[in-house]
Amino acid sequence: MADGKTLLSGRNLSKQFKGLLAVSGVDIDIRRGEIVGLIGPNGAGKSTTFNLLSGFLAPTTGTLTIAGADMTGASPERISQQGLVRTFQHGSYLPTMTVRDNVLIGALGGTRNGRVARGEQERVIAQAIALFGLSDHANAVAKNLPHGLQRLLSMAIAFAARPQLICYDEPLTGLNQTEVAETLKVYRRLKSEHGMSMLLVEHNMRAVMAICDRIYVLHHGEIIFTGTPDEVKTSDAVLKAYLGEAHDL
Ligand SMILES: Nc1ncnc2c1ncn2[C@@H]1O[C@H](COP(=O)(O)OP(=O)(O)OP(=O)(O)O)[C@@H](O)[C@H]1O
Repeated sequence: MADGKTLLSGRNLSKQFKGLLAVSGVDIDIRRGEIVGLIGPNGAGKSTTFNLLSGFLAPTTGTLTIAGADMTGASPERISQQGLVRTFQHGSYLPTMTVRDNVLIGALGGTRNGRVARGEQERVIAQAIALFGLSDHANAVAKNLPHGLQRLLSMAIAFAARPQLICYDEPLTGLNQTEVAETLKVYRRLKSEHGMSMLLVEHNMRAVMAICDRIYVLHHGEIIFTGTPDEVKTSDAVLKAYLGEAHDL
C-alpha cells in the first residue's frame, strides 16, 4: 500500500526476545486520517508491536516507513520528529506541573519539530486544553486531578505536539462510561477537524469497535485478521483466538 495516503507502513516486522518470537512477520499500514485499532488476546504481542512502531524497540527483522522516510531502527525522538507521537499506559505527564505547563511541553515538542510555529504556541495550548475538556483545570497540578482527567491530559499533551499520527496505549483504562464516550467524541474531532491518524491499542472492545475504521488482530505474535469492525466481529479466526478470554466483541 505504498501510495500518498499511507502514513505509516511496517513490513515483515518481527521481534525476538531471546528464545521467544514475540512478534512475527507483521505487516501494518495506517493511512492519513484513519483510526486503526490493534487488538488481540493477552500476550498476543500488541505492546511489542506498538513499541516497534514508535521506536521504543528495534525490530529483529522488517522495515518501518513513516511519511515516506525509512524509520527502521530509528530512535523514538527521530520518529516523533517524523510525526508519530505516543502515549503510555500509565500516563504521559509531569505530575508536579500544572495542566497548562504540561500541555506547553507538548507544544514545545511540536515547535522544535517545526509543526507548531512559535507564535502559534498559545493558540495550540488553548485549543488542546479545550478540546480535551480541561479548561476548568488549566491551573490544576496534574497529580491532583482525578484519574480520568489525567488520561485526557496525556492525550492533550500528545495533541499539542501536532503530530500526524497519535498512538494511544490503552487510553481508556479506568475511565467511566461517560469519560469513554467523551474521549471517543474527541477522537472523531481529531480525525474530522484536524485530519489526524490514530493507532489505538485498547482492551475496551466496545470502544474499539465504535471508533476504528480498521482493526488489526494479533494472535501469538502474528496478524491473523485485518478488517472493519463488522468484519472483525464476524470472523471465525478472531472468535477462535479469543476463545476462553472474557471479551465483548
Ligand atoms: N522485554 C521482553 N523480554 C522478554 N519477553 C517479552 C518482553 N516484552 C514482552 N515479552 C513477551 O512477549 C510476548 C508478547 O508480549 P506483549 O506485551 O507484546 O503482549 P500484549 O498483547 O501487549 O499483552 P497484554 O494484552 O497482556 O498487555 C509475551 O509472551 C511477553 O511475555
